[in-house]
Amino acid sequence: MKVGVLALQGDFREHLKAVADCGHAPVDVRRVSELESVDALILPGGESTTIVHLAQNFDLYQPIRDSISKGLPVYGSCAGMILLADRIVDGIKDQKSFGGLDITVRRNAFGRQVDSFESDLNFNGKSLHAVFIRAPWVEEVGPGVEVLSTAADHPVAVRQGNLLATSFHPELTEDLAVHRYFFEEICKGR
Ligand SMILES: NC(=O)CC[C@H](N)C(=O)O
Repeated sequence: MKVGVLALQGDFREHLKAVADCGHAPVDVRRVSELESVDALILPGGESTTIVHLAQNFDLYQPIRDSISKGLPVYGSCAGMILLADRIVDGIKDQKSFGGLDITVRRNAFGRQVDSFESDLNFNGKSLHAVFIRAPWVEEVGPGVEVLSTAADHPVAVRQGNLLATSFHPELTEDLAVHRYFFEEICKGR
């Protein structure tokens, strides 16, 4: 599979490596032609407001929204989760996202940068070491959303149709379970 990683800001290099480590072909996505060439897309961790801003400047904002609604499999980690959420609380005024996931996320829900932490959690029935950096959590989920992990009594990994999102950063650890879940459970057959 050709797997794109939105490469405007954030930790896209780590996701590109995880894609390659899973045996797929990684593609840096900065143009519409690159977006159109991929079978799946990853939105990295970083700063959600900056990523939306840059996506608008690179004329990728509407094309990404259209790809999501046409069923492109998309996985977002941390800022990427915020970018997939239909509703954001504690964001900047009128903060935009690409949307598609019927969830409300709270930005910086676990606290400030200094409150970043690591924790072992259950992801889809298996133990996983998770890194949270100024992470959001999910405050509300719509009826079509499946919760795959929780931390501090809030969903931190969710899935709906072609979309997967985690509050944490599996691209920063060696464990490829979340990437593999995305490729095997969501991308396969689409
Ligand atoms: N590690 C991250 O991706 C942090 C997300 C960042 N706090 C935001 O709101 O966009």
